[in-house]
Amino acid sequence: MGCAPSTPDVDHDVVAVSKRIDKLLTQERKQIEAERVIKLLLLGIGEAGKSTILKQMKIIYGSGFSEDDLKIYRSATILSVLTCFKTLIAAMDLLQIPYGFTIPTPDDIKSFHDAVFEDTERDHDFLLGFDISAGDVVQSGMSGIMLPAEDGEPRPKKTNIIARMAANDYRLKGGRNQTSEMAEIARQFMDQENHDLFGVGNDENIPPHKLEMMIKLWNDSGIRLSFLVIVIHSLMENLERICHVAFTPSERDILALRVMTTSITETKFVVDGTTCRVFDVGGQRSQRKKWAPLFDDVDAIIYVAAISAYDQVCFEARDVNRMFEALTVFKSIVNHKLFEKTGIILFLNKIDLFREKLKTTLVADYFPTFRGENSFNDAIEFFTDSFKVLNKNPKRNIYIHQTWATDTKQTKKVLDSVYACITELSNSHWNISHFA
Ligand SMILES: Nc1nc2c(ncn2[C@@H]2O[C@H](COP(=O)(O)OP(=O)(O)OP(=O)(O)O)[C@@H](O)[C@H]2O)c(=O)[nH]1
Ligand SMILES: [Mg+2]
Repeated sequence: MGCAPSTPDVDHDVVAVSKRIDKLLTQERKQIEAERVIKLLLLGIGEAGKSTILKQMKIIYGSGFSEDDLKIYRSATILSVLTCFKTLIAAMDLLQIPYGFTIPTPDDIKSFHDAVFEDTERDHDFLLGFDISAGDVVQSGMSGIMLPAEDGEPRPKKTNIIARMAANDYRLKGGRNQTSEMAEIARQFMDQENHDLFGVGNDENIPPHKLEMMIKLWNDSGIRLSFLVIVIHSLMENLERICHVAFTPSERDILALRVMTTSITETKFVVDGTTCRVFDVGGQRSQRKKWAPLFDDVDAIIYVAAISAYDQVCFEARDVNRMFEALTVFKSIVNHKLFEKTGIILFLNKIDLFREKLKTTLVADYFPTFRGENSFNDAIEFFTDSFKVLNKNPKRNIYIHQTWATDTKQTKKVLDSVYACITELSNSHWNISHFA
């Protein structure tokens, strides 16, 4: 009798071992899948909307804002309101609007007109009365409100009767040396602000006497007019709510808040079992020097460009058009050798502002090669093509989306499709490298 094992037993063992190996492999594969990490960079020039997109990711895929986040955003919102006031007070002198100035009655306009003007064709719309063209304004870094550039002070247009009346009144009242109660309050406010180095702490409120000054200033008719000329900003309209002791910023407040990014942040989200490491960087020129160390092993880049900025200059370089700067930076990113296999997604952001701006500002005034109608479709096509032609790699597909980053519903739709696209891209890449 031999002692060789019987054939059926051998088969049984082999099958069992094989099953165990299969199970282990499946477990290992699942574990690797669970640990899959996508590295995503948010790039773009200053004020493009990168941090706003990151905030939306926190709202949509994360657990929203922590108690600590809310405290910091609260102080930053209050600081923005204070900056708005400083800007408004400065604008009163730049625009030559005296404190207490109200839109004059038709009779007043007529008598001023008869005394000053010889011809009859005059512009009576106060808001059109200043030479604040988009070319000579910059956006204030802290508050997102419009400030005149140093070399392009807005002056009342000679043809605008109400703006001229304001300037006349301003001079009669003493110009920068006005002595009215409101002018005095404005001076005190500026003095205090200039001496306050540290802003409002996380658990602090604006001192009551300062709040009283701000409310008085905000109720001044002259200040309101200068607000109408320079500012389209919801912060000031919410002044009393924001300065209330119990104020906690809402998601909307936080999305509208402008805080320039000066350090690189990394935030992790798990979307459909895949961990996404999202890096947000500062986009202004001095901040871009910090980008390079992030460039290794990047799965995807979301390049954010504020398409509404076609008539604006860079905050840090007032002789450079923002859109031109966005295109230049995009060109160096899309053709960078480290990003040959990186998925590039382009967000043409601030589409809401773009739509509004097209109603009053001609694209051709800033981009003479634009030959279309000044319509949304023609303009968006022109800028989409302007970005696309910068890509020198014919095999690369650039995924382009029109975005409104302050709107959560719209952004969720876009981000869901972006995540699906990034996962697909990295799947093909990942399958090749891990299971080939
Ligand atoms: N109306 C409107 N405002 C937007 C949109 N996207 C961003 N903003 C506003 O634009 C301002 C600048 O946005 P940020 O997200 O801080 O810009 P950023 O690209 O991070 O800027 P840096 O940190 O300087 O590089 C903020 O006040 C945002 O609320 C948009 O689609 N529409
Ligand atoms: Mg930022």
